[in-house]
Amino acid sequence: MLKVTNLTGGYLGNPVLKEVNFEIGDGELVGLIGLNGAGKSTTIQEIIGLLTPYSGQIELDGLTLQQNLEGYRQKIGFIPETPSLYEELTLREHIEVTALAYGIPIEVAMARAQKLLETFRLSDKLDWFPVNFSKGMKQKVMIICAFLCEPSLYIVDEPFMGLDPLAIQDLIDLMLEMKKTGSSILMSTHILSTAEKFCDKFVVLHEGQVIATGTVDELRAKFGQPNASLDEIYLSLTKGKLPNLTQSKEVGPTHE
Ligand SMILES: Nc1ncnc2c1ncn2[C@@H]1O[C@H](COP(=O)(O)OP(=O)(O)OP(=O)(O)O)[C@@H](O)[C@H]1O
Repeated sequence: MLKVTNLTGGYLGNPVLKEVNFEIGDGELVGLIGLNGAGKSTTIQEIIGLLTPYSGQIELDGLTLQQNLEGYRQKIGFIPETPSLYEELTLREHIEVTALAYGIPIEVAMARAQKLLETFRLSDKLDWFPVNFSKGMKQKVMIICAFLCEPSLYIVDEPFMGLDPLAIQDLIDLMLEMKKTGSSILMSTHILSTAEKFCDKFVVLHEGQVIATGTVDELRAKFGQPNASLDEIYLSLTKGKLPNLTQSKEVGPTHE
């Protein structure tokens, strides 16, 4: 379980996030949504430890990064929006390096990777270097490396941007499979029509604050739009039509 408590944080001299609170239970898939600049990437960077909170706490399965840096990091599989691979390493070597970093025996990692390589149609490209991969293929390598670690928490930043429709469906299926094994998933996305179909709940960020959390039904109730799609609720948000946006420190109905 991921527990973010009173997180204030961001960049030097720019505390973007203000008193952010939310939780992701075991087996829960949560969509992190908000306008450009709302603070989604900043939140992710705080959780993965690239930024240090000004104040507040981030706890994963009872561990904090300060208490146990390696243990905490090994619990997270991060798939960034922009794939970043080692230019001098082949796909096979990426799998091996990931296994080393996560303390997984190489043969176990290769066995787990087989199914993922088939799913993402990269089985015959184990000896390829990143320079030969398309952007989507690079993203698939990041996905394979994250999933073969079977972490406690998956963080997926804008997963649908560079992937073809087949790969999007494969990624969704994988996330749903991992959910069943008790993993938590935090997914940042603007593709709400897709997210609405399979996220258990949403955390809505606005100007660095959580203005609501809950299921789509709970968001509809909070924003007084009983028949709206998530897209429509979000559009109202962009046009400033929703009530008490900036004053609201209250976190909406949660779904524990
Ligand atoms: N490296 C940085 N240094 C200082 N401020 C930054 C930095 N990166 C982002 N910001 C600021 O932090 C705020 C939140 O940005 P963030 O990237 O977290 O938003 P986001 O919700 O991920 O947006 P998007 O949907 O556009 O990706 C913005 O005001 C942005 O200008």
